[in-house]
Amino acid sequence: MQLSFLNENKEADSGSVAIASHLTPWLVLDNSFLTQPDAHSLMERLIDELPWQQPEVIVFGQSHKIPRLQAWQSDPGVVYQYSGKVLEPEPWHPDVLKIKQRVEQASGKRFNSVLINYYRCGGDKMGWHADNEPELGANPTVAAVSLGGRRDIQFKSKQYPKAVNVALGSGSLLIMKAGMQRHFQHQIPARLREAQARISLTFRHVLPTC
Ligand SMILES: O=C(O)CCC(=O)C(=O)O
Ligand SMILES: [Fe+2]
Repeated sequence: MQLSFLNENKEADSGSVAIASHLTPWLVLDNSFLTQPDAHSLMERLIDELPWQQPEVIVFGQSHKIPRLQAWQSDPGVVYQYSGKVLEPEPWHPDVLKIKQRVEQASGKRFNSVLINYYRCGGDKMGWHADNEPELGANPTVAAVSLGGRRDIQFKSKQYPKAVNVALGSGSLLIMKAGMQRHFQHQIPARLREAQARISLTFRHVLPTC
């Protein structure tokens, strides 16, 4: 089946909505980056076809499985540690590669890897963090495409410690621009009344380690 996103070429800021003013220098949100049918069929395909993993992380000395599933795809030889784990790279899924090319057009940045997060239900989540691993360089751009159930991403900083929500609907593209990861942390909080599954594709550029 051909997906229509293969032929689309839209501006990054079309379909954008208001974002809290202290966040606007750091974020671009396009709510209609993918059409709803394309987002839906891509999600179904990724759920079926990706080798999902649920690695364990150590929190306060105890080992826990992460509260979501994930997959990591990259150009050959790209090594990335996330939450202290070296991620096992998979080759690009052909549809993900096409999305990457569109995200590159929209953002003007190049990406060599993607962390794909699968929140199976509202209880799946990701805690406060910044995507500031040394291998992303000093000022990384991270771009996230959302599929499926609408979930909030929250941001906070030393200067703005109260968490601010940005809603991420299916087919949206959120670009966290250079500097964001130095100033703000973000999380995907649990939403226990939200039953719908969600996938995010978070594109990154990992620098060579030596
Ligand atoms: O699920 C999201 O939209 C964001 C995920 C995230 O913060 C990450 O992968 O680092
Ligand atoms: Fe993140």
